[in-house]
This record gives sequence, C-alpha cells and structure tokens, in this order.
Amino acid sequence: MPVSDSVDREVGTTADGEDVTDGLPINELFYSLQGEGTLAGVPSVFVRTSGCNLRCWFCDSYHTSWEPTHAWLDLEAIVAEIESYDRAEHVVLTGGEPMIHETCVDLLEALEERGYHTTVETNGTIFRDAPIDLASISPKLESSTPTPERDPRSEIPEESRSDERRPTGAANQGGGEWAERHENDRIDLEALTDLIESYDFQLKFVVTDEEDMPEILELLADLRDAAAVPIRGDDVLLMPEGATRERLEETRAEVAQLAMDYGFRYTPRLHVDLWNDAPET
Ligand SMILES: C[S@@+](CC[C@H](N)C(=O)[O-])C[C@H]1O[C@@H](n2cnc3c(N)ncnc32)[C@H](O)[C@@H]1O
Ligand SMILES: Nc1nc2[nH]cc(C(=O)O)c2c(=O)[nH]1
Ligand code: SF4
Ligand SMILES: [Mg+2]
Repeated sequence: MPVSDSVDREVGTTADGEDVTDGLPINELFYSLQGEGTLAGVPSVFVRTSGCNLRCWFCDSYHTSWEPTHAWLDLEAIVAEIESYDRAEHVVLTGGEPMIHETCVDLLEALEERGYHTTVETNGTIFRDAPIDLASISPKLESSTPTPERDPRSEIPEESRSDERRPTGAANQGGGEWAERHENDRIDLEALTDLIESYDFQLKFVVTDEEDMPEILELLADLRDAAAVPIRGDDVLLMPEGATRERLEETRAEVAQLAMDYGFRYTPRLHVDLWNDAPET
C-alpha cells in the first residue's frame, strides 16, 4: 500500500503484514547528534516518517518523499525503540513531512509524558496542536521546486522507479509533473503563522546562493506582519544546500557570508561533515 502524501488518518501494514491504525510509516529510527539548527550537537533519537506533501528536487531523504517506503510500526513499538536509547533526552521527529500524519500528535503526547524534549522538523505547510518543544520550520523556496530540468527522477532509469502513484506519460520522460503542486503548496502563511505563534521555533532556510535572499526577506516581511510574536534575526537560520560533503564544499562559504551580511544565524550540517550521506546518521 502506498504511503499517503495527503493529510488523512491512515491504516498501514507492518512488515509482518498486520494492519496498524495507531501507527506511522517509519523510514528509519536511529540515534545520532542533532546536525542542524540551534540544538546542533545534542544527542538525539531521530524518528523519520515516510511520505511528503512536497517534492524538493534536492531532498536528502529521497526514500521518504520521491520514493516513499511502506513499513509501519505501531506507537507502542516506536516508543519502545526510542526508549531503548537510554541516554537520549531529545527526540527529533522528521520525515518526509511528519505533520501529514495525524498520529504524530499521539506520538508527541506519549513522548511528552515520558519527559523527552521534542523537535519537529517540518516544511511548515501543516499546523497541528501538539506538545512540541521546538518547531524547526524549513519553508521551501522557489529554488526547491522540481522543474523538469531539476526533477531527480530524470536521472533514474525507468525500470528501477517504484512510485505507484507516478502518472504515466510525461512522468516517464523525465518528470516535472510535481512542479506545479510543489509550487502551489510550498508556502502556507496561515500554517506558518500558527506554528510561530504556538511554539518555540527556528526558521531554517536551505540556501544555495544569494538569489535565494529576496524571497527569504519577502516571506519574513509577510510573516512579521501576520504573526503576533516577534521574529528576531537569530530565529532565522541559513543552511547550505548539500546532501554530501562534496556539495557542501561548494555552498557553505557563500551561505556563511550571507548569514553575516543579513544578520541571520548560520547552521552547519554537522551530520554531513561527520558521516557524509550515510543512512541512519
Ligand atoms: C528531509 S527534511 C524533513 C522535514 C521536512 N519535510 C522539511 O523539509 O523541513 C529535513 C531537513 O533537511 C533539509 N534538507 C533536505 N534536503 C536538503 C539538502 N539537499 N540540503 C540542505 N538541507 C536539506 C530540509 O530543508 C529540512 O530542514
Ligand atoms: N544528524 C542529523 N541531524 C538532523 N537534523 C535534522 C535532520 C532531518 O533529516 O530532519 C537530521 C538528520 O537526518 N540527521
Ligand atoms: S519538504 Fe522535506 S521531506 Fe519533503 S521533499 Fe522537501 S526536504 Fe524532502
Ligand atoms: Mg536529514
């Protein structure tokens, strides 16, 4: 059964073929150091759900967005696995887009009961009322849109593609069919405002070069108009685009300079520096 890319209460199937109604599709669950943002360096358990409502061309978690994987775990099993990392006080819920799954609220409640600090990594398009200690919001810029030239599947041989929802026709000729949906859905000012007003937050923008800056400034101006809470320069983080050390080598110096020029915070991608693009890091 394909993982949903919309916002519904879902029924999933475990690896053993059992139906789950109080679970989540889990792509990976691992212990690492928070690599990004204001908590970089903090030992944390990462819970990565599968499925996303956007398709960024650069997504470093391809198997949760472009090619979502399907095994589900029930909440009890997820919590037990988190608790098995007995030194961790922090849990990072990420994806894919975790907020598409209503059951994430139940997971966050269970984690709050157990005293964990929770960070939710989200693209900011969906608001849910949940016990979130840090909303790590990464609104997606125009430069993330998967135009036909940037569609990652154009490099993947057709026979090894597995997305059952992929339309036939144009999609088979190199993609681009997600561009319009991505462009329409990537910014939701109301959801962003609700997130910022409800939670401690950081706004973490993926930046390639200075061409991204006007859009960041425009969005910040709109958000500052709309939100009843202040957004300070150090709430805004610029993160260099790059899923590999090689790519970060090309982007990080310019992005660091932009952070200084504009009075925003720079965030490294510590996990990429340490472990490159290895899974479960
Ligand atoms: C895989 S996303 C999952 C959470 C959510 N869907 C989101 O985009 O915020 C986790 C983080 O990785 C960032 N990210 C994804 N691909 C990246 C890349 N190639 N370079 C830099 N950051 C990237 C996202 O912007 C987000 O902050
Ligand atoms: N170490 C590590 N830190 C991270 N911070 C946010 C991540 C994510 O994918 O959401 C991430 C990740 O994938 N690994
Ligand atoms: S929103 Fe997040 S998970 Fe979805 S495609 Fe973009 S970076 Fe990947
Ligand atoms: Mg990551």
